[in-house]
Amino acid sequence: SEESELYHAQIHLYKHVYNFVSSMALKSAMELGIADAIHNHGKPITLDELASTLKLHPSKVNILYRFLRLLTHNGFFAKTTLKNKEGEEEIAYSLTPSSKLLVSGKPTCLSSIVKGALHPSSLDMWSASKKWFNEEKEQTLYECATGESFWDFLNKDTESDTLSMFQDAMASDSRMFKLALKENKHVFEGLESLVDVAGGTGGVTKLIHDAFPNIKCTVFDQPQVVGNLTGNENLNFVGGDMFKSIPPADAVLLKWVLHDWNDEQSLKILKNSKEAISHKGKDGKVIIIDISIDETSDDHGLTELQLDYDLVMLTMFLGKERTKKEWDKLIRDAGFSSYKISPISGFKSLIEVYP
Ligand SMILES: Oc1ccc2c(c1)OC[C@]1(O)c3cc4c(cc3O[C@H]21)OCO4
Repeated sequence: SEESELYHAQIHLYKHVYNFVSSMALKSAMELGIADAIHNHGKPITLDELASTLKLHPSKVNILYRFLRLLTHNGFFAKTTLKNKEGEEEIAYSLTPSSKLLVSGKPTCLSSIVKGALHPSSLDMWSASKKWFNEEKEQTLYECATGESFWDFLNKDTESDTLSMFQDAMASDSRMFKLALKENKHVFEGLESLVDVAGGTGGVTKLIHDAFPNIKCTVFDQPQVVGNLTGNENLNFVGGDMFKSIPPADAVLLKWVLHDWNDEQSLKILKNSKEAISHKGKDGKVIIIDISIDETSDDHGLTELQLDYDLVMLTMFLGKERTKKEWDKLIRDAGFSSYKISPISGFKSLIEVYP
């Protein structure tokens, strides 16, 4: 009926208005260390036990319950019932696969990307969106809101040290790459050298180096990022500008890099990458790990995440997430002859590009 369509539309609209509440509740759970408290408890934990482990004031117990109710509804915690000493039933909470990603100290811990991505620097800029849409200047929403690029903001050596927060976030995502590496050994077999472009503090490179100790790995990033990092005989850090030139290697790795940059900048990076592997003739390759939007996918949630990332890249970097067609055009425009796209660990793809 017309009324039910109206009410469903209202629920759909309000749900999206208040999506931020779910994000903020998740951020609070990460900040409070709820996942660690449950993990360290070793078994389902009651509300009172959790509140005292978190050292919350007694007046906050019911607030904690309300947060847990929403987070449980959203699949971050699971509710079970325990019999207490008096034989009464008590509700207890346990972890789910999603909240296990918030347990600190594990290689799968993604808390730092939750912290980084929900940092005010990513949120406050949205208050300038109307101004951004109505100005002629081509700049990111972030620049429109703050007057400086997000990269300049990250590289400012302030006490809040957002650069290390950003790098911790990238490193946490890279640790998940360890699983993907197992499934994609063939991509790295036979390589004698590899340069990890915009490799930051070397999270990924170290994983590749551990799995393939004979590959001479280079972490290439801005001087202020790699400046004081030291490697070993087969893992070294080189500072430079990927828009100028990339150190030569059999393979160039671009993990979560090209989506930060527009087509013109990405083309430049790919052309410099092609130059870096040119000594290897047909045996060289560029390995891109990034989102490839599959518009035919019926996984609504996955596509929504990919489109969310597209707007995050647009508003913060004037970057973009690319569809298969867009990857095809970019790779061909950069002068490569062929490529192969395969899905890798969750929402990204691995694109092997050949000269
Ligand atoms: O190439 C990438 C890959 C992921 C991310 C990037 C850029 O920036 C946006 C983001 O949401 C983000 C923003 C951040 C952050 C981490 C972080 O992770 C997310 O730490 C501070 O601000």
